[in-house]
Amino acid sequence: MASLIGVSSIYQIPTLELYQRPNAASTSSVRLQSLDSKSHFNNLLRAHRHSSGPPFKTGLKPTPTFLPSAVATPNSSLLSQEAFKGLARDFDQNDIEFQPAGPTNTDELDISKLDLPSRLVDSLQSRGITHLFPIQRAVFVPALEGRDIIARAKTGTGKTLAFGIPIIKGLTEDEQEPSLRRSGRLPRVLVLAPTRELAKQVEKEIKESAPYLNTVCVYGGVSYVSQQSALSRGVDVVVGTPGRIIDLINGNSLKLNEVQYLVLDEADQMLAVGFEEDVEVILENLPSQRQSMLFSATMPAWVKKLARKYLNNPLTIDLVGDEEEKLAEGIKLYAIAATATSKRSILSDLVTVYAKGGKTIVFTQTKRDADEVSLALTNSIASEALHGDISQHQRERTLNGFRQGKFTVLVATDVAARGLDIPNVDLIIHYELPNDPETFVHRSGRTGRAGKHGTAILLYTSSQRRTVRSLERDVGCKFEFVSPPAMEEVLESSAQQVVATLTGVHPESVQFFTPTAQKLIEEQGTSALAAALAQLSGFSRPPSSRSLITHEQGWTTLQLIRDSDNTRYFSARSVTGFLSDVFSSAADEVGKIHIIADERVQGAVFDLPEEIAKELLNKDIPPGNTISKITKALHVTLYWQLPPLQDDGPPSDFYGRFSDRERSNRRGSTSRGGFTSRGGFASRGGSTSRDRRGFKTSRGWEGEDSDDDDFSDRSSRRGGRNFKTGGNSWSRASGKSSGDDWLIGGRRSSRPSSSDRFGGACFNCGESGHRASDCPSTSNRRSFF
Ligand SMILES: Nc1ncnc2c1ncn2[C@@H]1O[C@H](COP(=O)(O)OP(=O)(O)OP(=O)(O)O)[C@@H](O)[C@H]1O
Repeated sequence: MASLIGVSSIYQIPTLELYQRPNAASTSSVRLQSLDSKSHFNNLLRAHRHSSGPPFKTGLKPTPTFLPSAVATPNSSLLSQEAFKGLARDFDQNDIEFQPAGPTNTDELDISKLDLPSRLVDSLQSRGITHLFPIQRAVFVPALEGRDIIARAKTGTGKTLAFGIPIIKGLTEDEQEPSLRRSGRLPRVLVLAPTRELAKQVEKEIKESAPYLNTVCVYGGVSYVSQQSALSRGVDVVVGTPGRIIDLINGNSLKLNEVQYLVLDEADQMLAVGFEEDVEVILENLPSQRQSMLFSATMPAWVKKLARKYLNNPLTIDLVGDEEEKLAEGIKLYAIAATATSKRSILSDLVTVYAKGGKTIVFTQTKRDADEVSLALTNSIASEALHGDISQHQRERTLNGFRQGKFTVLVATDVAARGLDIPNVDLIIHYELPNDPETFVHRSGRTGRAGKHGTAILLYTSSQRRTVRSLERDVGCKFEFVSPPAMEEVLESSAQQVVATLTGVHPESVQFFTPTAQKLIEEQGTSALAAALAQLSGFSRPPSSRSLITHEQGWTTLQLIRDSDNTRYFSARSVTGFLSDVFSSAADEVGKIHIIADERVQGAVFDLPEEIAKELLNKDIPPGNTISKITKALHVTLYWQLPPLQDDGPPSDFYGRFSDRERSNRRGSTSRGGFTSRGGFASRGGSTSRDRRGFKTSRGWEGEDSDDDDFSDRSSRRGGRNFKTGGNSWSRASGKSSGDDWLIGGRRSSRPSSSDRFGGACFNCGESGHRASDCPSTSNRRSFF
């Protein structure tokens, strides 16, 4: 009988009291709190074995209610809890729940006390890994017992070593056997990963933990030769993406008949990127005597089917369970309203203020947007794009450069960044809304890894406000809704970052500059140093002002208040009438106008070009009116709240639109030729690898894949295709939206024509309706950052 294990408190699993279920025949308990270290591992094992009849349950919670009480919405991650629960029922599992009991006894998680091979302990310790993380602790004993396992845990919590440590322990002990050290030996471990980056990462983690084992990583997009020769030399662990593994099997370079351990990492992503048939073909051809472990964030029907068909009475370990919050602790979430145009201008400010010089990953929906955002950012912050149209070699260089801090902002599509373990990413920016809650969790999970802190910012347009609320419900998280950083905050953060860089200046260099510095200070005092800091920060000229309504540069937001004894109706026309009377140029140039929501106040906020605003503020105005400049949204006046912003972008919100069924249907149209039946390697023949590539013919701007089978930006392609649809539909809607702006102030000179396909604004010239790559005025390029 299998069991369901849940943990409600990640990073706090230290000392466990394991009780048999209250309804079990025996109520004896095994207390692990004060075990002496030597016998610790054996006791853990014994405790688990003794439980093999009725499973354990901890005693702290009366009865675990594993089913979420909340109602799941389609595509909700809550569905996955149901699925996990359902799966447990399918396997006739009973509940086990681990709860922290009493103070942390870190000894019990100490890897030096777990009877692990000393070589493994040494290499783990040299990497700073001294104690098991909760998922590793939960998987450890059942894995050593040879149980098949289905597991999920939050992002960045150490799932790789959860299967890695027990498998390496098994392999290391077997190593005494001479036949297992011979050259040309066949792999005993197969790890399947959905993307090549994840495969490489898993391989790295295993290699660094057990450098004495031969680990080979195989994935598409690179030559077969080096992978084939590594396999022919003899190998213990093969980590790879399904497509390339099948190709290598077909080419007789990879033989799986001695595989003892199978790991399916991110199984749900196999489905998302279209590998389900390949995975099944591989599983069909593995020896039936093996141990299988499946890690998956969600349990779509296909993963459940896999588990039923290919796993043997698996133990389900769920460290997410009915915990509402699906994100790792330590990730602070902000949501910022922006328009498609203003996103572009606030992006570098967000990086400056929230990453504070650390690493940032910006997520876009399409490859093309990743390129354009990265290009635009590069004017102010070193940045590179990562997506499926970039060659494998360049991707590796990009990732290494990012890891090493050669540049600090990576702009990536979803699949590109899935599962990436880059230490110390400080900030995640969801430049566009994710398509589903899982994507949000995975994107955000690139920060706050291994117990560290991080920040994730979601940019949304006013039409996406409800989606943001749905996201909160689905993920079980809470955003803090904030305004984009005010210019003062940007300057302050820039100054701090510049000050931090000063510590890197070599003392000998400092000596050369000291006499001049002394002279400057004598002549100008601290303003000399301030000038130097401003220059270093890139603010040798004062930053241009920015609208608090649209966040566009070059605009100033003003507030007009009319005395409350004036009984005339106050409207946008009142503002333009007032401006015509005082300063006609202002009336001609006025941008957005919003009436203050508070009925007790007669007034409005509105945008004017910076210079015109300055002039207006110097004019005499009729009595009974007050005009002032607003410098900070929401904090400026007690009664004014920034009204909802009019969206000037495409309704590119595909959140929750794609059920698994839809996903596979969509994929159906581009499914791989020759793979309709599980059947086998033989049916694919030698040319299948070419066939596999053959289906990817389109290289359209929507983000269609190139030869990128394993890395597979298929979801990005999906996003791209729909983005285009969104663009089309927005083109129609935008006539209205832009028309309104145009009517109010005439600021938007170019109303998008009905033939416009792209709804956002160009990164080059700032005009809406075309992309930077289609910009008619590339020679006239201007920087927005
Ligand atoms: N016990 C440990 N102590 C310290 N660091 C650890 C431990 N286990 C894993 N790590 C480190 O934590 C980081 C995250 O681990 P890993 O990539 O396996 O997480 P994950 O759960 O697979 O994440 P994701 O779901 O995002 O793929 C890695 O850098 C890994 O080396």
